[in-house]
Parts: sequence; structure tokens; C-alpha cells
Amino acid sequence: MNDFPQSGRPVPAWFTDAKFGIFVHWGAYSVSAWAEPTGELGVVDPDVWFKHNPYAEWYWNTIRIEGSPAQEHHRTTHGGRPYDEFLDEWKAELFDPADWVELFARAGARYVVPTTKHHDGIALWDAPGTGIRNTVHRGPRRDLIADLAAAVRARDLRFGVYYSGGIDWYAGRRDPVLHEDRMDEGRPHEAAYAAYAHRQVIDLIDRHSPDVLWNDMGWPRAGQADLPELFSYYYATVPEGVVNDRWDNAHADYLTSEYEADRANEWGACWENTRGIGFSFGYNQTEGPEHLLDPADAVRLLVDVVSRGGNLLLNVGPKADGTLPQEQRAVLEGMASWMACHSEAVHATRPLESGSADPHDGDPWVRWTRDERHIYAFVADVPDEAGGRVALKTRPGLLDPDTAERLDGDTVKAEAGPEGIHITSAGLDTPLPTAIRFATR
Ligand SMILES: CC(=O)NC[C@H]1N[C@@H](C)[C@@H](O)[C@@H](O)[C@@H]1O
Repeated sequence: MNDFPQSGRPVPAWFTDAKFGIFVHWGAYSVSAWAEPTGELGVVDPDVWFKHNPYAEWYWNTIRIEGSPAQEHHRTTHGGRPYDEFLDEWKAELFDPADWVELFARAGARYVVPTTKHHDGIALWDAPGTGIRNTVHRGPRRDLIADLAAAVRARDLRFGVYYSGGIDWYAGRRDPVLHEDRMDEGRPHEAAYAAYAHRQVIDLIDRHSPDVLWNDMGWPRAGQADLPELFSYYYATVPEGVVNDRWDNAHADYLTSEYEADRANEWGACWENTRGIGFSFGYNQTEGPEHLLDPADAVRLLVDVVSRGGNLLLNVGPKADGTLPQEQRAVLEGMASWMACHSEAVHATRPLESGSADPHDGDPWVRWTRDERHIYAFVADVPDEAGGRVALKTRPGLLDPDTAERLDGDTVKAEAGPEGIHITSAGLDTPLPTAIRFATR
């Protein structure tokens, strides 16, 4: 159990043990499925970001920015027609939640968090106050959240909900967001919207008892005073539930970072980094292999985050028909084949005490995790000329070289060296990390 100054509430062990979750951004924006693959949040110049937004789920905002390439694309490809029409075009005819969840589980995910209502205000369930503007009455004509929740829980994974409380371009405010410094101008703060959003989150709690409440972009000012009661209701309904940190500092069980943004939140005993497999959360048809993580990148991201005490919430952006893009499936399949023999070095582990063993970037790449009985060294990119030999810098006596074992079953030789442990093993020159297990002394 871990305490955080923010909420002072112990974070349930299931969350800190889970290590890996799957985010699902799926909406009417999956029909347009278009954004410029500009780059990562936190890396792209903020002055460029909104006009050239790489987030395909921001399509309705980006097409309203004068002179944006997305606006030109919308004009030439969709005749400039109303965004709302994409809801009716969205059919989800091939949506097979059990297929998704089986892949997520094999990849090592322990929780799944779908968007229930993103910034466009379109609900993926029969949300109170939305009339027919939801996927039950239009487009898919299906309660996509209930169907996914059932599949997730049938596979014994935890189910969370993403809700865009801070931005709603339909029920809230229509003005396009032009710059992060003016984000608040695009956010609804009125009492009517606050009541609308509050009622919808309560409805999600009542229907699904979600294990994670993942709110985004803050909470309307007129509703801030009611949040303590909402959280009390949530925890009474879901005693092992966790609440993220995006409620305008009202409350947080854990902190989040996104791509390279808010990396200062990556501290303490549990936090969560989220990103897409490419530069977007919603499916973006313009992304090519050069924009996407490959399986080794995704595994290294997961291992690095876990080695520092975090969870990774990796996003998939399904197509409008309900299939997962093949290039995104391939990444999860690659993670699944790696996870088949590496799960024990990831799930339910904790970081090593600081100073006991050094992570290393470059050649070789080294990260560490531990559980009660073992310490795991992850090694990658061992230069060929080293002949598979690598020196692991550890506190003297930390590891027993005689207990070294590679989790993939290949042979490894280990001996005590002046700075810790020397290991010799073949096949460590790949970008995909290999874990070597040592018994703790
Ligand atoms: C740092 C931040 O507030 N990001 C908001 C961002 N969150 C992502 C998970 C996606 O839902 C984006 O579309 C959303 O704008």
C-alpha cells in the first residue's frame, strides 16, 4: 500500500502491482482518423501544437483553426461538413471486445481504460443528458462501454473509465482551443455543465463500479465543491478504486504524465505515464512505421517506467469499424511474446533501493526491478565486440552470481567483478531487453 500527499489515501496494491494498462481512444474522430504526425506532446513547440495537432481525437478542434492543414483536409475530403455527421457514419460493425481483451491480456495488461466521453462530447453509452447524441441511439447503436466492460471483467482484468470533464465542445464550449496558455477559455465552467458532467460520472460509477476514474483536462469550477462527495461516493462503491490527478488539483491517488509532458510527476511509489503507440491517441491513418513504437520500443518503455516505480498506460486507437489497426496489433503481439517469459520480472515488482544498482542508457541498456526473493537485471544492446559480456554495476554483495538465470531460458554465466557482477551471455545485442534473475542474498 502506498500513501500519496495528494489524497493521503493508500493506493490499492492491485494498481501498483498491475504495472501495465491499455488506454482505448475510440470515437467519432475514428471516422475522420486524420491528424498531422507532428510529434510527441512535451517535445513539439506549444506554439505549433494546436494548429498542427497530432492528436486525431482533437480533429473537431483542429479543423476549426483557420489555415490548419486539418481544416484543408476536412474541406477537400469531407466537404467541410459538420463533425457531428461522423457519429452517424461510425458503425463499429466489426467490434469484437473479447478479441481486443484477449490480445491486451496476452500483452501483459492488467487494466483497460476506454474513453467514455472525449472532448467532442459524444458518449459511448446512453449517458444521462445526452439525448440521442451517443453511440446507443446513433452510429454503432451499441453501449460500447458496457460491452467492453463485460469482456474485460470476463478476462479477469480491471476496468477503468476515461471521462473528459474539463473539455466538452458540445455540451460545454464550442470555441476552438488555440494555445495551451488559453486552454481555460475553451473549457466550460458553468453550473449547468458541472451538474451534467457530475451526473454522468455518477452514472458510470453506478453502472460499472470502475476500478479507475481517469478524468481529463480538469473539472468545471462550478462543480469543484461537489467533488469530495463524488469521490466519497466512488470509494464507497469501489473500495479498491483509484482516482487520477486531472481534476484541477482537487484530488489524486496517483500522478500522471503524458508522452514527455509532466515527467516531473514521475516520482514516488506509484505514478502512470500514458502515450499512444504513435503520436496520437485516436486512430490516425496518416501515421507510418516511422511514427510508431516498435515492439522493442514499447517493451523498453514499459521496463523503464516500471523500474522507476510507475505504470504504463499504453493507448490503442481502434478504427471506426471496431478493428485494431494491424500496425498497433503487431506491437501488442510483440509485447505478448516477450511477456510470455518476462511477466515475473514486471508484474508485482518494485524498484530497487536507490544506489544499489545503476540503470544505464546506451550500449548496453540496463534496468532493474525486484520482488521479495529476486532481483531482475534487464539488458539490451550489448555491443558485439563485447562478445556478450557486460558489467553490471551493483552494490557489492547485492547479487549472488551463482543464481543467475535468463528468463527466456538461454544460458548465462555470471561472476563477481570489482564493480558488481560480470555476466556473459549470447544474444544480448538486440534492442529487445532480456531479463536475468538473481536470488537476493
Ligand atoms: C496533459 C493533458 O491534459 N492531456 C490531455 C490529453 N489526454 C490524452 C490522454 C488524450 O485524451 C488527449 O486527447 C487529451 O487532450
